[in-house]
Amino acid sequence: MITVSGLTKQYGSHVAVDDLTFEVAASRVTGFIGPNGAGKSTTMRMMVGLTRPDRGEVRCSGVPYRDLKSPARTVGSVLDARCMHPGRTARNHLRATAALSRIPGSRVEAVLAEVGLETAADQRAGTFSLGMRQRLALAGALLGDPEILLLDEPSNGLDPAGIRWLRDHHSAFAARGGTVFVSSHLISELSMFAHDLVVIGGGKLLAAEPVVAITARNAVAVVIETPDAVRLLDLLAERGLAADAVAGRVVVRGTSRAAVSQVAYDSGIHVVGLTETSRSLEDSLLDMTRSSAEFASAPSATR
Ligand SMILES: Nc1ncnc2c1ncn2[C@@H]1O[C@H](COP(=O)(O)OP(=O)(O)OP(=O)(O)O)[C@@H](O)[C@H]1O
Repeated sequence: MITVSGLTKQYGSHVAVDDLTFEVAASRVTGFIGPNGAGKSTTMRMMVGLTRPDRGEVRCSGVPYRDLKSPARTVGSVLDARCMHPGRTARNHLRATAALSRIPGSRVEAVLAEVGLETAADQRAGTFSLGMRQRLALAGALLGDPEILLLDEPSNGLDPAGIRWLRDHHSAFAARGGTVFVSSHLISELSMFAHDLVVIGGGKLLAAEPVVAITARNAVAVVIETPDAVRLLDLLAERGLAADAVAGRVVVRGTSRAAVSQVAYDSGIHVVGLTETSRSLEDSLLDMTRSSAEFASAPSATR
């Protein structure tokens, strides 16, 4: 589990991370979403002690990162998959990383197998594709058999098969009791396997909740245009259907188009239009982040 409390980081007058408080639960995959410049990388760097917060703190399994006795055994992180010596083979890169954290060399072969790099183990990292470097970086994070995995854009550079493999890996890691905190721009991709989402924009927390809670709020709605809206609202309420009048239309959730149409027909209500809408998770999250200062594309320069 990761606990983030009041985390704040300012660069000059710019507040990059603004009083973030949230929890990342064990046995679940948590997606970390936000537009460019939202503060994701800064937050993740503060989680592993690479950037010092101005205020607030992060606890990993109850302990501040700097106080962990053997950090690599608690938190495995990949914040930049390019961070490896191009002249070293994958196996030697992992051996050196293991030695630095006093992890037995026997783990090297185990993690090479876990990420599917056994056959490329003696190739130099400099010859690797971005996808292979991502796998090697993940192998490095797994060396200490950590409780927590912290990954910044890990699917970057992976092909569709690689992305699926990564998704399955994260899910299996969480199913074994691990905590997975993974940032991504790919909302639809994350929503396929994340249990929870932490959404930030302009450094501020916008949401921290299960994916199902966000999708339920945006469930299918039936929209009816009718001159008899007040009577239709009463009839729907009598049948226990939650309905609202929005911009001169009646909006009903948790039912089907056919059911609403039947209610109107049975009561002789004149229906001018009847549509069914559903918003994707992506739509809802984009709406959430749109108002955050840094999300909107920069306005064109004024001359
Ligand atoms: N070392 C630094 N010095 C000055 N400003 C910084 C520094 N690191 C980050 N920032 C600024 O802090 C804000 C948050 O950046 P950060 O990289 O954390 O965002 P992000 O959500 O990871 O973005 P992206 O998705 O584009 O990687 C940005 O405005 C960025 O320019």
